[in-house]
Amino acid sequence: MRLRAMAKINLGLDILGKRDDGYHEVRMLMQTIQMYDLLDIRRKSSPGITLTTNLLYVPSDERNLVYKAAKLLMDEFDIQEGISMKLTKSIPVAAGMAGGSSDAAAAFVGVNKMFHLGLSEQELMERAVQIGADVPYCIMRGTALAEGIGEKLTRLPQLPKCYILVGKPAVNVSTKLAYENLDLQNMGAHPDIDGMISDIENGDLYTMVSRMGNVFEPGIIGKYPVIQEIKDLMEAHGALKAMMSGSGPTVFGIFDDKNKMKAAARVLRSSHLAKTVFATEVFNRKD
Ligand SMILES: C[C@](O)(CO)[C@H](O)COP(=O)(O)OP(=O)(O)OC[C@H]1O[C@@H](n2ccc(N)nc2=O)[C@H](O)[C@@H]1O
Ligand SMILES: Nc1ncnc2c1ncn2[C@@H]1O[C@H](COP(=O)(O)OP(=O)(O)OP(=O)(O)O)[C@@H](O)[C@H]1O
Repeated sequence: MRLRAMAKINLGLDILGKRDDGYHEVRMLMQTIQMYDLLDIRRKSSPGITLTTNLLYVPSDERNLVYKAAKLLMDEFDIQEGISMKLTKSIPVAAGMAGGSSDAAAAFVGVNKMFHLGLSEQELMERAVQIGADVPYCIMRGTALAEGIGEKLTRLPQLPKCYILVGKPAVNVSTKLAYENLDLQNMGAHPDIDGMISDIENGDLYTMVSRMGNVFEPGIIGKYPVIQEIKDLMEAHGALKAMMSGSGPTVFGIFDDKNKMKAAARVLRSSHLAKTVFATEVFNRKD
């Protein structure tokens, strides 16, 4: 069984406050893009879970979110058979694109199917939050509003056709540290999430981009100015808007024209500001 684990970008990211358990209340607009890891799952004769990955620096033991997700379901349903999984990563790691979360989502969907557990998407999403705040959304996919710690999801209409240029500089950001270092009193401008939702409902991409924002940006860009350089390059080369995704450091640019995006991708590649440059488009549930 082969599954695609799709990457996400945050079109808008606002943080409302900190909860007693240390997690933050968020209001985010989530969008899946056509960039994915591949997860192959096979039954094996001996019990237990084995995992291999194509990247040496990604753990392939019980620390991997894929492993954790598969184990959670297999323990709950007391599955005695074993599985072997092969994870082929293309989504940059520790990049703000929910790579690990999406891999875990694929494991939930795959194990549910393989062993005919009969869990609905909603039932999978309820379990998924134990693995990570973004995992329920990665099961849902498409365009959505995420509230709570990211697990309270409301589906939105799909975005008007647009193209997404991804640029990840050669730095990694820990999500945990990004939240810990957030200065809740000095976050900069809050994005107009409600305005963005109306724009999406009206199919108005141009007004939507004018309201975009990510409250993580000032803090993370202060540490890694290369993020601002990538944003500026994308906007100077035709992006309607370029913004950091999640807790960074990946920058994405939104384009209304594929050729303009491709031209910007060429300039970005030759600038050497980004280690990974990927030209793609949004992914909708119907794709
Ligand atoms: C930054 C985003 O990627 C935006 O989509 C997400 O909010 C992060 O979601 P995630 O990586 O699935 O997060 P988790 O793996 O659950 O948590 C990693 C760490 O981030 C912090 N965290 C995460 C989500 C949240 N709403 N508040 C938090 O404070 C917690 O300190 C936690 O220890
Ligand atoms: N399947 C996985 N893929 C990548 N990293 C994983 C995976 N499982 C566990 N990890 C660990 O999690 C860390 C962060 O990985 P990940 O790529 O999911 O971060 P991220 O892009 O910041 O995700 P998010 O946007 O959800 O915050 C890595 O440094 C790695 O050690």
